[in-house]
Amino acid sequence: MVDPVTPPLVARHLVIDVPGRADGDALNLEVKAGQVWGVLGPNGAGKTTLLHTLAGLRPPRAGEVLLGEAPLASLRRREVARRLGLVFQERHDGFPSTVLETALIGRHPWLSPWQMEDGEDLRLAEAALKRLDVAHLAERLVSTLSGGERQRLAIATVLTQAPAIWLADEPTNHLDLHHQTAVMALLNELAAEGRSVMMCLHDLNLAGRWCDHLLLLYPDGQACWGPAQEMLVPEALERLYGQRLASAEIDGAPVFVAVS
Ligand SMILES: Nc1ncnc2c1ncn2[C@@H]1O[C@H](COP(=O)(O)OP(=O)(O)OP(=O)(O)O)[C@@H](O)[C@H]1O
Repeated sequence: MVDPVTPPLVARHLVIDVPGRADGDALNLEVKAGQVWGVLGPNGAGKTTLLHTLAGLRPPRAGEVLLGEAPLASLRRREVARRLGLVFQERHDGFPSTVLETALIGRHPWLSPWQMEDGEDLRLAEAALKRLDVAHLAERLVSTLSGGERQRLAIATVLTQAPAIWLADEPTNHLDLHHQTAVMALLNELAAEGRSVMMCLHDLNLAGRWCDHLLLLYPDGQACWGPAQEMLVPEALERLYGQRLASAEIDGAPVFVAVS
């Protein structure tokens, strides 16, 4: 069921600030409840910069980001964190902490400054760890996890945060095929429940199978966006990546293979 009260994430005349690059096309789009957006583009095109700008972590060069009618810049950080979650591409260990303690950080936007997590917070964190198949690692130090286990913990932490809007920077990084599929299924399920998702992807085949909208970011700042089936045009993708592609349809979804 799509929850009609989840406000859209709106980019209005938005120009992201990629150092040394001309402005390119301003983005005018809405990521609505129930939608799953993929952001595609070659290395350095600005995908991470876009996600960080949409999350309010870096200012745009021009234009604005809104949550529904409210400019992101007018909202308090805690309010933003209750409504919007970001799965980062890069993670650095701070204090030594366990997997469960890390997942519980997702509850912080919901607690007052000196309030401790309670049983409900713990229940949410444990359910998220279980959903991401890392519950058996709950007492392990994060520093001992494999790359894929860390990635699943990062997603479990945002699941514990329970935002209506998910921004995910290459959420399938480090994941084996089974866990890639499980994570994409989870993000689709969250959208079907009324949340919205935007994720950066390098895998065209995941984009073709799991995203209903796509944003193509070109290295010169040009951009186009729309329903996935309109964006997954081989010629446009070949221009995007500077790479020849062969394509086919398998199991009802488009599949692309790079060819020399
Ligand atoms: N602080 C900075 N100073 C200078 N250049 C920067 C800075 N931050 C980002 N850039 C540059 O901005 C461009 C866009 O970076 P961004 O990380 O958004 O790209 P991306 O599309 O996510 O790339 P990738 O696919 O490699 O993850 C890159 O060329 C990057 O080197």
